[in-house]
Amino acid sequence: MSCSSSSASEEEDEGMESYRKGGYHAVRMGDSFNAGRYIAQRKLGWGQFSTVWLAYDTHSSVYVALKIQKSAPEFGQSALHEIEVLSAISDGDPSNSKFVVRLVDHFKHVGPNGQHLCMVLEFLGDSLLQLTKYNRYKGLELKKVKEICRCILTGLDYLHRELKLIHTDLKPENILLLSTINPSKDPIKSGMKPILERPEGNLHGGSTMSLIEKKLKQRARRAAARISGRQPSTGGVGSNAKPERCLEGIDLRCKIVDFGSACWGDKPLAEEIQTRQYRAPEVILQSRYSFPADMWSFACTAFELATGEMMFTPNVGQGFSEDEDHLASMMELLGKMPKKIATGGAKSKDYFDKFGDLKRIRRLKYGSLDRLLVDKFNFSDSDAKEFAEFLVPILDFDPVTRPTAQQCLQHSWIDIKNID
Ligand SMILES: Nc1ncnc2c1ncn2[C@@H]1O[C@H](COP(=O)(O)OP(=O)(O)OP(=O)(O)O)[C@@H](O)[C@H]1O
Repeated sequence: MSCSSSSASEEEDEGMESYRKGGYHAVRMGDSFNAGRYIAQRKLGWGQFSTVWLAYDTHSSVYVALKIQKSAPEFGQSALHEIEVLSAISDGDPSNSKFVVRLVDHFKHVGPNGQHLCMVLEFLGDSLLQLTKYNRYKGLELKKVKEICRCILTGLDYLHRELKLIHTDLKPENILLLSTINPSKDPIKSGMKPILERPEGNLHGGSTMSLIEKKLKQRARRAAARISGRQPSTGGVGSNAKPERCLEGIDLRCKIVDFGSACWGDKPLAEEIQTRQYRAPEVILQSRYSFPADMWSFACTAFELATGEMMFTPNVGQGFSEDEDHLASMMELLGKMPKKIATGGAKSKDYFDKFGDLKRIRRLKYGSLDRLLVDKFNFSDSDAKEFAEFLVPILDFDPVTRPTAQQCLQHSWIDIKNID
């Protein structure tokens, strides 16, 4: 929901200090939930609100993702909202064909830290952020980007047009592949036998590594990585010397996840939405936002998939804020913001003068998206032109004229007929 969820394969962990009353529920491999129906297998990831576990559903004999929310009332409230949204999503898509995660079940679990709302979701694979890392931040082939974009747009079209739902936090981390990149991480492909009861032995022994032990091990690994001068499992832009990785054979179908901050189109939940780098101009300026805000985040995500780098990475500078740097970068790439838009938000006066010029960043270096793709990312002229023709309209400063997901799906760049 926020900008800080993580998969279990990444280095940081969720922190011991949140395993307390009102916080996370401590889970051990083999623990059972919902009257014995679900058996925890291993941790998949965590966020500010929850930990997520691979679990075996003994009723249907399939693996599922079990999301266990922290127990304090505010987290309970937020889980209830997420369950309401996820139920609407599943009810409206009986054939499970809309590229949005599916809620299988939900229930309450009482543990030493309180009562936790739990969501059972279909088990999905790695996120698009992990895919980009796996590809060493090189940017995916455009054919693959198109395939992924079609899934995301189908999901967004369903959410926006049929359910009237705004996701509000679309980004590569919140889009999961249907399968894992590494087949040995997939419980079915790897032939993993489900654990049906808690293994013998105490908390600190055997295969059930305690959280403390795990934390110490991770610290040691990180220290060793610092000494050898590189972080494990992150490619980074500076890792170009590494050999290409083959993405052939990886199933690129994906689904939109994390509906903790989603809201109905007519009932915005919060003034400030979206993770910074994917935030739309109308959100920064506090004009009214709606479905087009997700489209902005979609365009930023598509760019990142194709280039391996985020489109906007604003920073605070001398004499200007992160918001102002963000608005300046948008204009340098996309042209001057129309005065009506620049001056039309509740926060416009903080950043723009009455002529629609930024007050504190005066000299902008205008460029264009297709030039950037050619000059910085070595796109061919024709690839850059076609990709920019697809993306630039979605990055319209005016949300009203931004194309919808349905319109994007009809664009020739994404049309399946034009893909070799
Ligand atoms: N259906 C799923 N299948 C597999 N892994 C999942 C699934 N849902 C979530 N995860 C993993 O769990 C992590 C945390 O999930 P999620 O972002 O929904 O939790 P959260 O507590 O709402 O996080 P946030 O801090 O972003 O609000 C994800 O980054 C992902 O790695």
